[in-house]
Order: sequence, then C-alpha cells, then structure tokens
Amino acid sequence: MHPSEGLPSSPGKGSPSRTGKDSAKPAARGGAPVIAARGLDLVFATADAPVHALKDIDLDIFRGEFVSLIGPSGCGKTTLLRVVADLERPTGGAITVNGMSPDEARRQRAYGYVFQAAALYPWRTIEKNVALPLEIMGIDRAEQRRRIDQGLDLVGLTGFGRKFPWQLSGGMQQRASIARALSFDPDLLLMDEPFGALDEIVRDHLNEELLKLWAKTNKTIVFVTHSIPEAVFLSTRIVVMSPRPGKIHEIIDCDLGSERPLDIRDTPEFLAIAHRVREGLRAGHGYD
Ligand SMILES: Nc1ncnc2c1ncn2[C@@H]1O[C@H](COP(=O)(O)OP(=O)(O)OP(=O)(O)O)[C@@H](O)[C@H]1O
Repeated sequence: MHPSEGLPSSPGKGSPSRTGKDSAKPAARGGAPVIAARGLDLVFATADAPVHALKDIDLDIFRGEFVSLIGPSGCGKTTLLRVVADLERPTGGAITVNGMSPDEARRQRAYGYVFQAAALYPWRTIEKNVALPLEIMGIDRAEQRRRIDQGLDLVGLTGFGRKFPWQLSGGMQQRASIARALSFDPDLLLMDEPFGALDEIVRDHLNEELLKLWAKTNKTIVFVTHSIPEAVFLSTRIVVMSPRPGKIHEIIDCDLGSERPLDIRDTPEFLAIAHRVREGLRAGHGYD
C-alpha cells in the first residue's frame, strides 16, 4: 500500500459544509490552489520508444472542488494522479500540492488515495484495514477506535468492522477502501476509477454516497473515470484529456449545484454538459 493511502489530516480542519446550491459553482473557486501544475511533462523511458504520457499540463484545482479527469485509455489520467501522489516524477514542468512538492505533501499526509481495486489486506478485518494508516502514524488506540467508527459511519459500513474483506460485496469493499483513505481526514482525496469494476446500480448508489460525503466534508476530490455520466454527475469541473501525448484538451465547468439526485441525469442541463464532454472527447481523440 502506498504510505499515504487513506489519510485524513487533523479532525475539524475542514471549512463549513457545503449547503447552498450555488456553492459548487466555479465562482466559489478561490484562494491558493490545492494542486497547481505548470507545463507538466512526463516521458517514460521504455525498452523500445519513449512514451510521452503527459505533455504541457497546466491545471489549478481549488479547495472544495470535485474535479474529474476523463479521456480515452492511455491518455495519462492515472499518470497525472500518480504525479500528484508522488508515485511518479515528472520529467518537466512544476507541480505543487498544498503549496508543497508532491514529496513533502506525501510526507505530510496531505491526501488519501483510492485505487481502482479496493486493495484491502485479506487477513485483516475491515476495521483493521481502515486502521492501518493510523497504526503507521502511531495514533493511540482510543483515537484509532474513534476514527474507525467515524470512517465506517461515513461510508455506511457501521456494523461491518469485524468482517473480513471476502465477506463483503465489491461495492462494500470499495467503500471500506474509501473509509481507509479518509481515516486520517485528508483535505484532498485522489480517486482512480474507484467504481469502474462495479455494476451500474451499485455504482449509482456509491456515486450518490460520494457526493453526500463530499458535500458534508468539503474535501477536494480528484476523480479519474471513463464514464461521461459519472463525471457529469459528480464534478464541479471536468478535465477532458486527449492521448498521444496525453494533454488537456478542454476543461468544462459542471455547474449543476451540489444537490444532485440521480434523476438530474435526465435534465436538459445535465444532458447539455454530457454532450459537451462527449464532443470534447471526440475532438481530442481525432476520430473526426
Ligand atoms: N511505468 C510506465 N512505463 C512506461 N509507460 C507507462 C508507464 N505507466 C504508464 N505508461 C504509459 O503512459 C501512458 C498513459 O498511461 P495511463 O495509465 O496514465 O493512462 P490512463 O489514461 O490512466 O489509461 P486507462 O484509462 O487505460 O487507465 C500509456 O501509454 C501507458 O502505456
């Protein structure tokens, strides 16, 4: 497990919960960016030809935003998230996370990371998995207990702490991995296609739950997805990427407010944004 997977920072650090519909609007952006990338480049040296995974990425993400990265396979979404998390080093440009280098941000446990697969340790119970980052941090038992209970409650897994991962459904396992990522209350949550492997009904449900969690905690979330409806449903902004080399094709504001019932997906506003994202993907892909 990446050392900072899971991590919350100090409790009560967040700003007030998002309540009004307008609070997710782009106008709410402000202050120093949580993530600031300038001219970011990453070329992987491989045995045959170098792979230009990221090219000239300029991106600011502000506190409390929910930003999705969408684009065709191989356009560099995961690589960008991994650069933020200090799992990859850029070969050019600059990036800061909470005003620090990704390396410092990792050491300060500035973010939690949720992987595509739940990546829970099968020999540990759910609560022991959630507690793992806290054990690494040397948090005392009583505080661990408090944070485990809080985390399981946040993701709707109260009562399942003593189960082992294999006793839970895929969706529940993924929720447990989110609880682990939240266990030390990071302001920033990096999520790499966390619901990609789940069936549509479970995915819808977890989308709703994630949105509620985001509204309740005012965290900044960066979310990788292949799904246009998922990106539009969840995000305040959608970063459309294009491949070879991976770059930002377009950034689309998703001004739907923070109260988003699932049936918002049938509204003209939602469909108009989804259409723009699809057009952006098509243009960036160079099919036309
Ligand atoms: N460690 C690596 N070494 C060499 N090439 C790599 C490495 N990691 C990623 N790549 C390449 O970099 C490019 C971007 O990969 P990345 O996984 O970031 O794309 P992605 O948009 O997340 O794709 P997907 O949607 O399929 O997950 C791809 O061409 C990939 O093959």
